[in-house]
Amino acid sequence: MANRSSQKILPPRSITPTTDPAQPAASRRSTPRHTHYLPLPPRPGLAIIHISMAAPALLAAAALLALAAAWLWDYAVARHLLRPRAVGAVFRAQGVRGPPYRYLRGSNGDIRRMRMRAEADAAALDARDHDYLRRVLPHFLAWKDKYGAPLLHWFGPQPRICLFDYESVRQVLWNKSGHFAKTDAHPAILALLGKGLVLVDGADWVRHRRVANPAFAMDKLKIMATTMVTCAERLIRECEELASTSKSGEVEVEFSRHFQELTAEVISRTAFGSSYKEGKEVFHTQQQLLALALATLLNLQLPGFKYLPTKNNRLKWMLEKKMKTTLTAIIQPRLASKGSGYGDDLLGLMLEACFTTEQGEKQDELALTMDEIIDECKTFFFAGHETTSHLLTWTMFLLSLYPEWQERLREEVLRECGRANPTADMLSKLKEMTMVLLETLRLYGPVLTMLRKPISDMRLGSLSIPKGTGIIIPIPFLHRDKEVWGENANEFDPLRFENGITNAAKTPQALLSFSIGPRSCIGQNFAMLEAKSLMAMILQKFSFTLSPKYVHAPTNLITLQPKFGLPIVLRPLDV
Ligand code: HEM
Repeated sequence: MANRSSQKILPPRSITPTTDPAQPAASRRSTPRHTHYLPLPPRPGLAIIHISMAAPALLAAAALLALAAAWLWDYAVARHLLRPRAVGAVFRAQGVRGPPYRYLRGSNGDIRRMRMRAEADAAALDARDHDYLRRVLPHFLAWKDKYGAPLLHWFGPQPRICLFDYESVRQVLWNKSGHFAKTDAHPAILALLGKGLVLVDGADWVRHRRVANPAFAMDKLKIMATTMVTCAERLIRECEELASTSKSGEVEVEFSRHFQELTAEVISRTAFGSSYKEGKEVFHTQQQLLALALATLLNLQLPGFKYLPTKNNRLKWMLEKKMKTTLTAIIQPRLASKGSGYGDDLLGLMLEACFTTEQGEKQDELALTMDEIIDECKTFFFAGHETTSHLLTWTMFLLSLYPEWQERLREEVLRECGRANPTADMLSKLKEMTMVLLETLRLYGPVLTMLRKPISDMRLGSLSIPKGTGIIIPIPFLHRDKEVWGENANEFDPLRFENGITNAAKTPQALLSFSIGPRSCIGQNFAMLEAKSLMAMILQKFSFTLSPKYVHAPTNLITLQPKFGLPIVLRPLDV
């Protein structure tokens, strides 16, 4: 270092003598001139000038080097090596085991491989086989068999403990102190949902939930039921027109795509009222973001990577920007129309709760920023249509498979609603329909897992969980627990809900499809109302069976979906 700095501050040749008196004259002539500089001390005055010019650069370089070393230590050694080892030891000491930690990737590579193999091996199940865990969550199934429960695995360097017992799950979901927070969302999920109600925590969550709650009150939902019925009418009409072109009167329709479009239409209209066309643009953008999330979710997450202009990142930024522009264009005119009210759709009701009290005053403590309102719209939009469309798809699948239940529901619908379009009051009387929907949610609930992380070291029963460990709740496993649901846990039996949700299993609140506790789904009544109105209208008009083309391959695409869609053969009832 000293040598290098003295080289740098050497004076220019014209100033410094170029001869070494110790060398013979002959060699002095042939020696390149620069070799003579080294032994000569610089002139003191000049050295001071050069040192003062070079020192900041040197210091900055040294600081950068130190920073890089510290980062490397923290990232490559502490975070990815020492901490996983230490946390692994804490769990091992408590008898909790799991797959080995793999440097940088954790268990992600194993999960990806096992899921790909499962998809390939078990291309299709028998349609009456509702035990699809080996296809959908094969890693948990294999590891639970091998290592027992609870189970430790790794999402990159983050330890994740998978809970399979209701007692622990209830403690996590019912915790009101906020000690079990949402995990930091993957950038792709954040782009999709925004930092809305699903992902916020603490005081922010309280504020967001207070603003959103009034929009989901039953009296408001009843008004929205009319919109749901109007959207459903369009689908029914399309099916009737198709059937009228067929000689036999039968027609095959791929329902999962139709339900996706229908639920997008319903949420566009119920959330954004007259701006529903722009709302549907949000749907298309979210579909692209969803595809991106699926492709990147298990990839290695290098720090800072999300800021690099890679192909995927640029696409993500472009889609995010597009969604923001669309939503801003919907929200801003509403804010401007304050004098005439914000409107009675989800957005209007949210803005109302956000900005005015019953006395019409502005309430600052509840106000959301423009970005927060945008994120809340993204959340409602995605959470509101993606899940409900799969609930409809799986209900249609199960009713096709169990014609006795299809007939029972049809009788109930005709009894309570006749042939007229159903109203919210009529729908609330459909008890057997509710039982079928709940059983569908138990066996084919669209949400497969929930995630939390303790914000400090916590105890769950006898298990001590270090701060920051991810806690994963694999819903379909719990819904197939024979000790809780009985020996027929893998079978379709809506009668288990005959005496309500609470009495459906040995453990109260065993149905986790909408979650339980303070963070349970705000849109569950909305989803049930939508599902009931559409199923009632289909049952009024058609009988239906599974098409021979149907392949039973439930798959995990963030939500549970039929991999090859749901082709259904429809027969108009009055043919
Ligand atoms: C069948 C349909 C639906 C299912 C199965 C479902 C499921 C769930 C589940 C399991 C959660 C808890 C997630 C967690 O804690 O990690 C949740 C939360 C949520 N859902 Fe739903 N949902 C459905 C429909 C809807 C609808 C229609 C909306 C809105 C229009 C909606 C909006 C939300 C929101 C905002 C949250 C976050 C609530 C909070 O944390 O306070 N969901 N949903």
